[in-house]
Amino acid sequence: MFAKAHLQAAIKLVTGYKGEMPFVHYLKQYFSTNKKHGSRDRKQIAQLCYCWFRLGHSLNNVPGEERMIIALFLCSECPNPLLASLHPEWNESAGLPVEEKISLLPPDIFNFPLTIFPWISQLSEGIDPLKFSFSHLQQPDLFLRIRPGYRDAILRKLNKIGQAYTLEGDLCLRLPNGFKVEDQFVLNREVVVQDLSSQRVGDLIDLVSPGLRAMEDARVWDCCAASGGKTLLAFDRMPGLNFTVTDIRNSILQNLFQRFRQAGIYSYDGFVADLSKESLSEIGESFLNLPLQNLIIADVPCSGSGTWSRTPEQLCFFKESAVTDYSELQKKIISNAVRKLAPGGHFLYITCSVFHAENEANVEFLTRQHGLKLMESRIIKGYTQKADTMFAAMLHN
Ligand SMILES: C[S@@+](CC[C@H](N)C(=O)[O-])C[C@H]1O[C@@H](n2cnc3c(N)ncnc32)[C@H](O)[C@@H]1O
Repeated sequence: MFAKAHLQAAIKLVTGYKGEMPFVHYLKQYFSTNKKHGSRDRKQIAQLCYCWFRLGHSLNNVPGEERMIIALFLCSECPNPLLASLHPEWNESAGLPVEEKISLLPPDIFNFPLTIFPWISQLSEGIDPLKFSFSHLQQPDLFLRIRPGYRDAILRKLNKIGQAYTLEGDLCLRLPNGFKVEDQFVLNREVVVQDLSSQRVGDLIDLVSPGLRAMEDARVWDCCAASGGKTLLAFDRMPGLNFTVTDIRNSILQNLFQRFRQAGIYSYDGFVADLSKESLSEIGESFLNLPLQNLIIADVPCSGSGTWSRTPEQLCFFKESAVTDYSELQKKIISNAVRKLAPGGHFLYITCSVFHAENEANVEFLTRQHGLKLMESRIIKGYTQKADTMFAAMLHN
């Protein structure tokens, strides 16, 4: 009874949503003007909506309610009351692997998985299209990176409160999504919220960190720093180096500076720099005065297509033409950034995209156009790990 009403509310929401804002905000607005839904209702309605988006471009011609129940079935990891109410015959099979669940669907629903993510032909090398498509059916886990010196205390705390966790390597914690980080830990000082794949970018930093640490006065510039996830990662591996952070807007940098204070980092430079500008003088005086750098981290703005299991509405609303726009913007940014690379310096190119045009094509651009040499590049396959998928390449000149 309730389930049916939730189904109808969810259908109304997903059909009314046109991709104008992140769906999480759209939902918030809806619930704040529709107070009749209690917290359990809200959860179930949200769950149904997200399942709907997780099917991406599949089954678009299946009637709404049927499509949403199929989506709920395929996205459910175990039996649950919502599915029990909406389609009891499927509920006991909810925990089966997705391939087996598909075989239980009506026979006319065939070959849909490849259209969850319809841009298969544009994927970076080495990404398994089917596994990648299926990965969108589930929300990735929450990951924390334990900061140096806090490992024992953090694990003691988790054990004390009886919180289940998995350690991925030495310092990466996998936790369930509902875990309230700030209730347990001092955020940014003891732990940072950082996806597993983002943490694995650290493996590429490790290729060059011994050389940088051995150098007198080594300089590191994070040229698209955002909230500083990669800078903090690099800082924790190489404290004591000269760090510079830049981004396109002052408000972004102010948040970053606050995060650095929380992390106990006070010694660094930071300024606004729009690296898409045609002429160097337009980027600004601070950029012109920036000394040559031994490591440049370019975690460029991108389609974010490796993170869409967290924001599955993007599967439905992403415009293919944006891939070319991002690729062009990325070329401008890296072309300007590379001018500040010291002789023998290293350039770390990162995206959370799965598109060849944003990944390998831009590495090729850096080698062909700017004469850099590729040390190593990799797709960090979060899609097999309930994590984001990323691309990272270390180059040098
Ligand atoms: C993928 S995010 C960086 C994430 C960050 N490195 C981290 O680990 O948290 C890309 C950043 O590039 C910035 N950006 C976008 N356009 C830019 C431009 N023209 N010049 C410099 N930065 C830009 C965005 O504001 C955004 O903060």
